[in-house]
Order: sequence, then structure tokens, then C-alpha cells
Amino acid sequence: MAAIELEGVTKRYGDVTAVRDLDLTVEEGEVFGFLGPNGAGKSTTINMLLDFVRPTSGSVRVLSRDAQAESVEVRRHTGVLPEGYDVYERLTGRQHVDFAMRSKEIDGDVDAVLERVGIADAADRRAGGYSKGMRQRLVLGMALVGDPDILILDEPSSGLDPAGAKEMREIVRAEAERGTTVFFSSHVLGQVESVCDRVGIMREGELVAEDSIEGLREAVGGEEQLVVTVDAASEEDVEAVRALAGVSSAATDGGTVTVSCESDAKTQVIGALEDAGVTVKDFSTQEASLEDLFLTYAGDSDHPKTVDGDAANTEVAE
Ligand SMILES: Nc1ncnc2c1ncn2[C@@H]1O[C@H](COP(=O)(O)OP(=O)(O)OP(=O)(O)O)[C@@H](O)[C@H]1O
Repeated sequence: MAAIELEGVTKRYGDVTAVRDLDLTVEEGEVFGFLGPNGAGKSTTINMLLDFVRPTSGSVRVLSRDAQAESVEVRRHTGVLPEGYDVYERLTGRQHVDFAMRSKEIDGDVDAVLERVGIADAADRRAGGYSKGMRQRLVLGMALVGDPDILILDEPSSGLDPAGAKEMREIVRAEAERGTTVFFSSHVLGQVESVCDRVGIMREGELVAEDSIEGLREAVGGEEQLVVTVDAASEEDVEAVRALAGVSSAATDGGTVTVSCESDAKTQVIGALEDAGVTVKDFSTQEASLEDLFLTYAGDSDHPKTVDGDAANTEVAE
């Protein structure tokens, strides 16, 4: 059954079309990554799921309910981690979860929630003294109150260090294993890659791709990067590689030859180098990274930036 169904959804703010004719289905139990650069329409879409924003046209259904007409029911079954939400410095972790339970009118087990997000030991400490990762886990714990069927996370790992982001992924995965549908928006690509079953990429209000990461890779042509370690290679040797069918580029610094080619052209590349008298010592291949895929689909992102040089935290397109 579909957990989220958007059909022909458009949202306009005056002259700005934030979301344009969006069709999107997320199945129950899926972990769906909703990607896109800033301003692509991710938050607007999330806000329409929760009826915080009303579509100009189209239909939005969550858990088989109309997001507008049955918004109270939808919210009752949905846990949300809003973008940029922070903790109350003076309240303890326990008080936060207790507050979330009271506002959802649920009489639940506070300790069990804190346990689930791994901060039970810090339950009675003020959240003002929590690390960034603990704060994020606490906010996630608040979203988990009432055992939601859908968890909506808007940029869940922003500001987390790699270890914190990893913990977050593990919690998300564990929730999915309990059967919760997880819909999360992100532009931290490494995080999406390791946790999502499928991703959708938004660009300027439109969904430009929707597939598994594997599927996206195949769709961009399955080009691989082949790095060949050699004794010595000249420009002429590389010219022979460039002439091969399926090779889109080749370059050498003398000791390595780097080739972008279709997967099945690899053997010919090695053969052509050997025929040219080059001794091949080793080679390795790299598939298109999620950053490459993202750039291919989302485009207009000429300023990718890397935070701490860590792939899991590579951000694209501010
Ligand atoms: N309340 C609003 N009034 C006018 N324009 C808006 C409003 N909310 C969003 N927009 C515009 O709609 C477009 C989509 O914005 P949205 O916040 O949904 O993108 P996003 O992908 O969530 O970006 P971010 O990653 O920065 O949160 C942007 O051009 C934005 O300026």
C-alpha cells in the first residue's frame, strides 16, 4: 500500500512555482530520500503532506487519507523532525519527550523512547548541555512519540559530524525495520546513499528523477572511471585508448592512466595499453558517485563543496 501519494501537485506563491505537477508515490515501509538543492521545493512538498501548506492544485494523500480533509488523522500517525528544530536548553531530555507526549495526548513510556534513540543515560540532564548529535537524537525521539507510521525528517543530519550522521542513519534504518515509512529530505548525499531504498531528485519544483540509487546509476549510462597504474604511459599511448569505442575520455600523468568509459570497454582499454607496449601494474574502477548522479540530474550546481573532506558529509548546491 502507498504511504504517500501525490498526484499532479502544484504549489504557486504568486509568481513563484515552488512545486510543479508533482507525481510521487512512496510505499509503506520504504526509506525514501528526497533530494534537491536549496529552493527545489522539498520543504514545500513536506509542508503539503502535513497540511501546513495547501496545494494550488492536485491531490495529496498520506496513509490513504486526504492530507487536507483528514489532516488531524494524518498528523496523529506521522512523526516530524522539522528542519532546523532545536531543543529547549533548560529542559531535560525526559521533559522534552514528556512534552511531546502531552502535546500528542499520548500516555507513553518516556524511557523507552529515550532508549530507542540511545540517550537514556542523559535523560535527566538539561538538553542545553547535550552535544549536537544528542540534540538531534532527542528531537528524533520526540518525532517517534506515539509510534508513527510515517517519519518525516527534513534535513535530519545538518550540522552533524560523520559519527553523529552515522548514528542517525542507524536509527532511521532501525525504524524502517519496525515497518515505519521514512521520508527524508537531504542534500547530504552520502547519508541518503547508505540509508535509502529509493530517492527522488527535485529541481526547480519538478521531480527530475525517481529510482533506486542503482537504477539512477544505470540511467546515467553506467560510465565508470578506470584508473590504471602503469610503468610509464605517454600521450600517444593514451591516444590509442581515446580512439576506442565506449571511451569518453582518457588522461595520463605518466604513472597512471585515468579513463572514463562504459563498463564493457574496460578490457579493451587494458588491451590497447598493453598493445602500445605499456606495462599495466594494477587497475581499479569507480562507479559514478552519488554526487555525480546528483549533478547530472539536478544540474545548475557548479559549486559543490566538501565539508571536512568526508564523503558522508558532502553537500551539493547551496
Ligand atoms: N511562503 C513562501 N512564499 C513565497 N515563496 C516561497 C514560500 N515558501 C517557499 N517559497 C519559494 O518556493 C521555492 C521552493 O522552496 P522550498 O523551501 O520548498 O525549497 P527547498 O527545496 O525545501 O529548499 P531548502 O533546502 O532551502 O529548504 C523557492 O523558490 C522558495 O523561495
